[in-house]
Amino acid sequence: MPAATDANVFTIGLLGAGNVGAQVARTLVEERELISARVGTPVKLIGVAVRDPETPRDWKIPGELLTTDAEALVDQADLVVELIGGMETAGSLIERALGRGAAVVTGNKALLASRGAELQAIAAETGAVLRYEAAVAGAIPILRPIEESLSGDRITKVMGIVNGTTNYILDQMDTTGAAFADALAEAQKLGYAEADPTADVEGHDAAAKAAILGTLAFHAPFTIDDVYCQGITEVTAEDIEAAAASGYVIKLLAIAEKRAEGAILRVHPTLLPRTHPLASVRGAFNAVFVVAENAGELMFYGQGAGGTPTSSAVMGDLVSVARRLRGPSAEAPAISSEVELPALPIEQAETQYYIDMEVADREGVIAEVARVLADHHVSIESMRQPGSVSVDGEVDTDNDAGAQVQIVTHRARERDLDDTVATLKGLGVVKSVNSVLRVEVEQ
Ligand SMILES: NC(=O)c1ccc[n+]([C@@H]2O[C@H](COP(=O)([O-])OP(=O)(O)OC[C@H]3O[C@@H](n4cnc5c(N)ncnc54)[C@H](O)[C@@H]3O)[C@@H](O)[C@H]2O)c1
Ligand SMILES: N[C@@H](CCO)C(=O)O
Ligand code: NA
Repeated sequence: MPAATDANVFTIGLLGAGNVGAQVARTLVEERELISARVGTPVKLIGVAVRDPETPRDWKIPGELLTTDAEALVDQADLVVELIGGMETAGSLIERALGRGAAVVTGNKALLASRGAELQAIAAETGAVLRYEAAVAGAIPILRPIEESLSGDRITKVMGIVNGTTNYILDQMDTTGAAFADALAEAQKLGYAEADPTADVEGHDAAAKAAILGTLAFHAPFTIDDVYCQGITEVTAEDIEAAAASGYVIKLLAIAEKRAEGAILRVHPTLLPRTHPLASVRGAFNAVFVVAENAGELMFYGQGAGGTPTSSAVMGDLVSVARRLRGPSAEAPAISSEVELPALPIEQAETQYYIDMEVADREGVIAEVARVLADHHVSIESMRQPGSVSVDGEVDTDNDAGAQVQIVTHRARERDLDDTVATLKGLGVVKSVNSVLRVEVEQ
């Protein structure tokens, strides 16, 4: 582990290099310049504490950064990123870091949901900062919106799909009829599951997140012991089938609701109408609904698990904390000029297009239209001919009447599409181009 010498450098010590930790190490090494620019001061990863330096990892960490002495690393870094997980070791290392005033960023919901208030108290005593956006709904920014963006409102309810593993399992069972065990094995392989997946399938992981969400949303400290918890192990293929037959989908929901006399925190499998926005959350994706008195309903959606997505939330906390402690100002610059990036004209946009036109209803017309598109490098994804419609609205097969043609193109350049439409309008067989609309399919 190299020593940090330059006092201007903001130093990071990383504990744990598993699914999430390895991706944080990669970003800190490969994107060091970008991260330093975002903070406004040089940032340096000074060490990665692991149990065994020889273990192969998702990203090969430079050997000189690896150490088995987590405590020494904690004692040296300005900011400690804890991604070991679990209660004992992680808890005492975080305590040690906060105790000496170092900032801590963690994804450890189990720890936060049982000892959150105690750790915050240590931080308050030493003036240290503790952030944990990765702990709830992985990559989705949800804690900061609750704590900051909604701090001028009253939150009344939070309801979410906050466990990727169980959503993946239930979704696979619902859509492919997969067996529980196979779907769980796949979720583990993809890095969604906790080290012990019992925490996922028994609902404990979601319950920890419910406690954290309730605490921040309602400004009152809750722990995992305050959360009613029922997992998905009792959900059968028959339940899923029966729910589907009645227009429902089964989701594991974490719910925190405020009542006049207190708060109810609960995690359980829930039947949701298929029309509900949370019902469309597929695979390992998460989504969190927040209801606030003035804001009304809000929904946050994204990847709730997996090493790379979760590392984004860790890095966001890291940059935000480092900026606060070392940046040129407490806040990010209102308008950043970090990158020179011109605004391009619309002609350079690329998307799919829907074209509705009226053409002469005779042989060869479609081929002629298709040729115009091909000549302009616009390819056709689908074409519909709803039927020839006469002026009185009756379907008319008379060859002299116009025929409606609706085309959806593949991705094309706006410039090529403009030229295509101009040429189509000038074509003898095209009576009119009625609509041109853009289609966004790709993410
Ligand atoms: N994987 C996800 O999708 C995800 C999402 C959100 C939050 N989290 C949280 O992030 C944390 C890490 O999750 P993960 O999926 O990367 O777990 P992981 O099990 O893949 O990684 C943990 C790593 O820490 C190492 N470790 C254990 N004890 C250690 C010690 N004393 N010193 C050094 N290293 C030690 C382990 O060998 C392992 O490599 C957990 O708190 C988890 O709940 C994970
Ligand atoms: N095991 C958790 C990781 C994210 O917290 C999940 O499946 O959602
Ligand atoms: Na998050």
